[in-house]
Amino acid sequence: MIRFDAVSKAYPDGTVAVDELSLTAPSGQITVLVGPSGCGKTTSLRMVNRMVEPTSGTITIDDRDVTSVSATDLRRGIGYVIQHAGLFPHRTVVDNVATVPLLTGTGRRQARRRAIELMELVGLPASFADRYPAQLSGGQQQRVGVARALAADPPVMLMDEPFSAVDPVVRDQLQQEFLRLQGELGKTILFVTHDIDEAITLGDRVAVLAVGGRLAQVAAPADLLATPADPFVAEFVGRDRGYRALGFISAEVAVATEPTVALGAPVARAHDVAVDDWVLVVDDGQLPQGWLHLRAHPDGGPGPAPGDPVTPDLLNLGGTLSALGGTLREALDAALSSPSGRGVVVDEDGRLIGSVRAGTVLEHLHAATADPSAQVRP
Ligand SMILES: Nc1ncnc2c1ncn2[C@@H]1O[C@H](COP(=O)(O)OP(=O)(O)OP(=O)(O)O)[C@@H](O)[C@H]1O
Repeated sequence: MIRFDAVSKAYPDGTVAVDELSLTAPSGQITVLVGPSGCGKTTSLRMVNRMVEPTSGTITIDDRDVTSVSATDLRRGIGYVIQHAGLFPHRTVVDNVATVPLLTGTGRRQARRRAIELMELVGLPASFADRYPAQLSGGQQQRVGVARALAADPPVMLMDEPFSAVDPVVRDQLQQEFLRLQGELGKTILFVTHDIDEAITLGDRVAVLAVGGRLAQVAAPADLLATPADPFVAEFVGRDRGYRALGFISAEVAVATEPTVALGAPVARAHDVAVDDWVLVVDDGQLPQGWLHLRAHPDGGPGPAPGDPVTPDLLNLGGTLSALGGTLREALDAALSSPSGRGVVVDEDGRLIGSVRAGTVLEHLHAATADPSAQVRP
């Protein structure tokens, strides 16, 4: 557990970057520090590994004051990941990952073997080992940065905007893989971001800081969305917080049976089962392929003749898929993005279970919000 006890930092020019911060980051969890630019997030993080010394207050890791050990020893037990990964440009990927083990006397062969295992753990092929950082994409460099921070197997990780420099799609991937990794490793993580969506996706707990280094609120993401402590937090979490809170409510919505036709079947068969002229098309394995409309071609022309087979070019792109046991937000999004208005619900292998309409989700919502036990992690 990392604990800040009335920690303040005033820089020599008088700037108060952090003001009487008291906060705990529980062991094995991700605690996110989020807030607008200049609110003291990075300063707070760097006081943990003593890259910045507090003006007053104490920081402990597992009840040990960070100032009671030398900065070098302290940092051996703390992984540190920063934006743009901060890799050594003239060292290969594998040497970057093995930096700390090599410094602490691990033999070269063993350090290299472990580094390659870590690369695989963060989703990098071993064939990248002898490349240089400049030969990797931004997202791949970030993975190297995470692997490097994990190399000394530190119980604590400090992460400062590690995914900010990559595009939104890669960022989403990195976030999901990071959550999977944390599910396996259970590190104590303090994570800095200015992006409230990232904070809500990743945090077990989210601490919102206001400019001047004041802690405005610390809460679980669902509580932050549901009950912001003051107008600043409400404004910061954003306008659609009510909608985003649906991402924390499990969708135990009744799933309706959805009639289907198989790819290759005659269109006439679709006429027998269509609801509002729409039929869901699946492949042999019951994986949804798209929606067939009986009276209109996706290009705008007339619908298919009954004797034609159902072919991929006749299909409208499906909406998002909702996984069984997922959240109300996913279920509602599936319904709203589906051309038929019926959101497709699938099992963990992506096979069709049935469908759900937006109206059903909203009816369910009232009951679910009245029952706090329905709240889940995304
Ligand atoms: N070395 C320094 N000397 C003087 N002021 C500093 C120094 N480092 C940071 N500051 C100031 O302290 C405040 C907090 O800075 P910090 O970098 O911790 O904020 P941040 O929340 O991480 O910001 P950002 O999201 O923009 O990175 C800012 O007003 C900043 O200008």
